Amino acid sequence: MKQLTTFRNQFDFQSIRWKDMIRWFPGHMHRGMKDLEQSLSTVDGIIEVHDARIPHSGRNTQLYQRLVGGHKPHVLILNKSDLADPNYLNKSIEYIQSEQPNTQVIHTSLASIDMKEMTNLFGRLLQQIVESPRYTRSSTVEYNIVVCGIPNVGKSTFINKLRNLFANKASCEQVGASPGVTRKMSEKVKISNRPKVFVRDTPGILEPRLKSADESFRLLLTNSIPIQQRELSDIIADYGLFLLNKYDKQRLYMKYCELDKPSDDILPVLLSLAKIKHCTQIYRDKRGYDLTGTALHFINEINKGTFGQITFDQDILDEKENEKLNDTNLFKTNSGRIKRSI
Ligand SMILES: Nc1nc2c(ncn2[C@@H]2O[C@H](COP(=O)(O)OP(=O)(O)OP(=O)(O)O)[C@@H](O)[C@H]2O)c(=O)[nH]1
Repeated sequence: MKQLTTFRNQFDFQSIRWKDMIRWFPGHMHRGMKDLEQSLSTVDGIIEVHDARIPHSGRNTQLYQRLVGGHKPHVLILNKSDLADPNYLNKSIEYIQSEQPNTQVIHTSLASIDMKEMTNLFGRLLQQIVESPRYTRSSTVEYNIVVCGIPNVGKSTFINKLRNLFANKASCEQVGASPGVTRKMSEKVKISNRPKVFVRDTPGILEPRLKSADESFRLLLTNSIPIQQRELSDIIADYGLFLLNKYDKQRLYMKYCELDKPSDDILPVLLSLAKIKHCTQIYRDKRGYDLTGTALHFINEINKGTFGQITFDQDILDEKENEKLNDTNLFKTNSGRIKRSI
């Protein structure tokens, strides 16, 4: 008889004290937020970069409320679209614009963007900023843009692409696979002459308090919060497996980990992977499999897209879409015509 595999509907956060485990709001973030606020009077536009796989999780609402406040032109780049589910890219834009109607949202993959696409992208961003009223800064002829967002979403990559494109300069912002590479607000960098446009990079800033366990784990999984305690890595890998089973119907991880059936338990997955990768360590004079290292490897592969393009916030986007459908309160009459209920 064919064995059925049942999958978890919910991840069990109860057995882990995730709030104690994940506290990450280093001093440079607090300082970064202050610097940003202080520079606001000279800023003409805010470009926020976020990870397209988590259009809801980790969006720093303080950034929006305290910086944009409905007055400054605000463009949101949903980056790393190469890793997100293509079916959810437009849904993500709709979701964000329903919450922040004045924000222009664009999705892209800055890692693989070509010169032409980058020129188009920058043209669209600039148009939004140039066409907006400048109030106190109407007399100046230069435009100052700040690039902000949470850690590891591609802010420095964006600025480097701009510099390469317009100023013909080599990359200057440090890009890194781990979060928190940029520690302070950069000096302004001229990227275009006509009109004169300057950009400034900022450190990744998270909200001081994370809203839920799911949100925190999605930030850990996408590398926006560093995994400071290695012991946490198998739980995060397990959370990744939970999402892969939920959202990747092809179960691509099975092939990579050489499993003959999907698993809802991370242990057999890690054991198989450790064997394939010869990931071992010596513990109390005995050599055994290094499951912590293997868990980090598994998380890394998720972030390389090895297990497919996955949007981790699908549940939130679907819920919002259902709410919208219910709100319209439509029903069909016998004749098949749609009427609005009273
Ligand atoms: N797959 C993929 N990776 C990307 C993309 N854009 C940037 N990255 C990678 O994401 C990582 C973080 O990029 P950064 O530009 O350093 O991100 P940041 O937001 O400046 O990071 P902080 O300095 O931590 O705030 C790097 O490893 C980049 O190569 C993308 O479109 N797709």
